[in-house]
Amino acid sequence: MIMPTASELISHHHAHPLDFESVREVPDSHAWPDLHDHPTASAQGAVVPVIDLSATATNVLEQLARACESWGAFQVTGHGVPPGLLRRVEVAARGLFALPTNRKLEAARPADGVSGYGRARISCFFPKLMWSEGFTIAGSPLDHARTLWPDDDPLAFWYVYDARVPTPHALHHLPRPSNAAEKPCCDTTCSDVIEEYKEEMKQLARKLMRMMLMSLGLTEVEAEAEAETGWIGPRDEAGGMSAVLQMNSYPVCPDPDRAMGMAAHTDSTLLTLLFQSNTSGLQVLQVVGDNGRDRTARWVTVPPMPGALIVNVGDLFQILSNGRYRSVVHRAVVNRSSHRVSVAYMCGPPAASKVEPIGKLVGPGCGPVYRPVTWPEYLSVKGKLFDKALASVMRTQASSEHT
Ligand SMILES: O=C(O)CCC(=O)C(=O)O
Ligand SMILES: [Fe+2]
Repeated sequence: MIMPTASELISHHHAHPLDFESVREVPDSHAWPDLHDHPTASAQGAVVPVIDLSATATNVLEQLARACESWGAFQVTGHGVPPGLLRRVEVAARGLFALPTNRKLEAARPADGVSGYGRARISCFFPKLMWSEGFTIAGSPLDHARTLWPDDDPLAFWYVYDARVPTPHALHHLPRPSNAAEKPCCDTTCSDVIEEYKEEMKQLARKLMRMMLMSLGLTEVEAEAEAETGWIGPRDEAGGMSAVLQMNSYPVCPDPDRAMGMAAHTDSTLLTLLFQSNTSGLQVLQVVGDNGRDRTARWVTVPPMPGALIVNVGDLFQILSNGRYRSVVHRAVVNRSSHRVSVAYMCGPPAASKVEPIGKLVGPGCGPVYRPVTWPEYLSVKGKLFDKALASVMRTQASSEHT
């Protein structure tokens, strides 16, 4: 069989924008003219709230309400996710991105697919390319590896990215499992780490969803009922919340003032749990004054905090909260000296669940602002309208008066 060359794969999939390692200058295709659309706040300025979730913390619901209303984002500590797992997931992500380009391109995300390797999915909305690459993993990482590399022994691929053996070269030196169904000999595989990480994130996302609903004024029982009828589904049913793991890589950049790691967007999720390791890059847009047409905003850097995770309110939570909590506009900038990776757990309801404003938050003077949508419906709208998607699922005044 004749294998396609890297450049054939690149032109076929349009997946890999650039061989970042080898370029000495930011090419025109990646040079953004408007990185300074809003000023960037100084480090001494406003700080995205940090909320301690541990049992001893007080006023957590009030803190959550304030953070979600004024920022749409916050960092959490005391969340219970072991720091060792965060380190291992970072090593796993770095191992994947260290694969040779050819190997990554074999896993290129198909034009109509969710999973795989490639540019940020929002790339199609911007005239310039971003200084990043990503792996998107929906479902089980092992099934994912099997689909992406069907001719390979997927276990061999995944277990190479053991925390102790992070380089792709190790592939050829490690003993392969004799039977693909057998567990590899190493005690932790990349696939295991991702599976374990997703499980931890799922528990934390559920806890945060409940707390955020309670911070909106729902009782514990009401928050639980919401969970069962809406975003988790009945307790005894398989499935529950769905999630996608998005691993992002931002290589070092020779001219960070002209390149964009990930352009401004909101997440199309209920909420996103983001691990940004120890390299700064995430910025959230803080709206400072919003009186009519006089709307000023600034970019605020979210500083890395050891062991902390960032929570972004997503578009679907904005719908659920009837607009009280706003999804946060955010972006990632790049730098000259450290290769940054981030891992986003993008969490939404089961595919068949309709997300709509919670009954208790809708009243006589305040009808439902949004119409019900499923996650797949919303993603399809977002894929066409991008930053106009939320506005397009708003009810007209006439329709909200009749419901
Ligand atoms: O890398 C980051 O800090 C942001 C990533 C992000 O916004 C995303 O994956 O949606
Ligand atoms: Fe995002």
